Amino acid sequence: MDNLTTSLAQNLTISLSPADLQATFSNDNNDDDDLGRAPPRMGFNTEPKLCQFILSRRNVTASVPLEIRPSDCSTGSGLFIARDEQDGIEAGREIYRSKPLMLAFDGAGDDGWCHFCGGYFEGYFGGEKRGVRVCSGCGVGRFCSKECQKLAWNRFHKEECKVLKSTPGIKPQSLLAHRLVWFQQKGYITTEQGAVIQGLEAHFDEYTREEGGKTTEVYDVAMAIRDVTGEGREKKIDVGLIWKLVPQLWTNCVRLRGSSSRETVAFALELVTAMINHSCEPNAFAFMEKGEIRVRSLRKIAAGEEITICYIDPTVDVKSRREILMDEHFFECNCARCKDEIETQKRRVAADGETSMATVRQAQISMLDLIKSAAVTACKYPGVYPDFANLTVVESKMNTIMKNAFPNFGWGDDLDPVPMVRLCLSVLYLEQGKPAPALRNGLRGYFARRGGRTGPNAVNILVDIIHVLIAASCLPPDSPVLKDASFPLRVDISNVMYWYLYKACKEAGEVFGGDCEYTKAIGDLFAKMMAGLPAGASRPLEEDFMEELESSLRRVVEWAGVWVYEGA
Ligand SMILES: C[S@@+](CC[C@H](N)C(=O)[O-])C[C@H]1O[C@@H](n2cnc3c(N)ncnc32)[C@H](O)[C@@H]1O
Repeated sequence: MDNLTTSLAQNLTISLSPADLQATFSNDNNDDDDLGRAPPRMGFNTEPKLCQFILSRRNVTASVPLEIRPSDCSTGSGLFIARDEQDGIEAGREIYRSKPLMLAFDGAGDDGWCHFCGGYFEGYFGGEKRGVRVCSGCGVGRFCSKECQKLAWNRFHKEECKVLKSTPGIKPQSLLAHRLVWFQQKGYITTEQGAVIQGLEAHFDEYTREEGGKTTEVYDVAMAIRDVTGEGREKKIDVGLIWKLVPQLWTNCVRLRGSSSRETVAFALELVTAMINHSCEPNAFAFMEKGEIRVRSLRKIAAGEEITICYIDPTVDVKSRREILMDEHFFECNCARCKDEIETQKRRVAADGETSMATVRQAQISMLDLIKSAAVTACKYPGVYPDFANLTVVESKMNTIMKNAFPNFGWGDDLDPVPMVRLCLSVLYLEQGKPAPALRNGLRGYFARRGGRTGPNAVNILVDIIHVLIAASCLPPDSPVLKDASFPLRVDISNVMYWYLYKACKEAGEVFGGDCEYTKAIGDLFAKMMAGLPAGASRPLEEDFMEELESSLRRVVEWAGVWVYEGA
């Protein structure tokens, strides 16, 4: 039996404080008999049998042979396209898909997901909503059918329900730690799976370096797991073991987004994805569809090349990304994108003469705070704003911050976090029913993005712009917006809208795959809009349409004050 199984089976009762537990796991402690002492970590690449197990067909459906080898960018192992796979993999292809061992949803985020099967039960674009069954015990568990609710109850929700009731804001990653212990007790974790989990990077020293902060958090979760797991049983579980398990789960859970969302919606423990290292300029991304993790390529990945994904929100500025990675993942990112973005900031600072990197940083933080509070207001009062002038105030405050940071030169829409802030403003303005500022901010943010012109974020942003364009092109003739003589002509807005819808269909197919529900929904929307076109009207890709499109786009982006425009 592997260590995990043995230790869990022992069901020991122990009671230690964070300091005691730290001493238990301290590297200076050479007492081999010490309970649950963390063994030195060996990279998976030194364990061919475990690598074979992780990549076995039972766990993963891969379209190209994969290998686990020493990583090019981190100290441990990484996932690679096999060296002998001549052609590597093309951009926009599925590398693999896999069912996670466990999946927990972020209650604070988008909750349109079934907590058992991981299916999305709200139709895209306001489509049909399937019946939602909310657990009457905890009020948190949500299921798409009676069957899913029953299966979840038997598998984990009976125990989880109590935890959710007693700890309402519990982190999904911590919930997974609870679940892993129940799964182990119920015999759902195989010996091989246990062995892999044992070998995962834990960042144990970093999580438990000193008392307080993260150490206390790990301790509290470990004790809570021990307490509820022991309920009704004679002996409680080895808290020393859980003490190590919690940081392992936190380090190795993959954050999942659905195809249509930019936020993390779920956390999963999945053994193949736990092998993938991070890059701010990744060559792949992971998302969830019908309870499966799908990992797809963002560009061509050559044979023998390491697969990387971005662990965090790639749209935030370079300093924020590096801080988050250090704080949450304990490593310093040194990727080419980070270096390039720091250089761009330095060049602007040098050109301005009066500004410093510290001033830019402070301005970036202020802008992010500003948009965060605007977005929170919007969420708190969906559809009903206490003060409709709020967003105009946000915009003008943002302009002041930008002007103060660079007194001699403009900040430039391309410098982070402006593109992201403008896109966020666009969504908020649209929710307020203000299509003109929504369109202006949306287009300025869309064209200013330096990175992220392909991939999942690009499709989502395009869909946001399409929503704004649809709203603007459907304004009633007596709308005050149309009385403003500078507002673009309806025909120009509609040309741009049809073009972006066409682009969104094409890109969603390439990025998420044709069998993805979101791609199908965008395709349906496009078909519906095309069906509404009068007979004989020109359509995207037809010669007449393409001729008109360039001038329509130019007029629309000029009206929006777009800073960098390089064509459709
Ligand atoms: C999900 S694991 C990835 C697999 C891991 N390298 C291993 O050997 O098990 C995440 C951990 O890998 C390391 N890592 C991932 N990307 C990295 C990078 N770009 N630079 C340095 N370390 C990285 C960090 O220690 C991180 O917490």
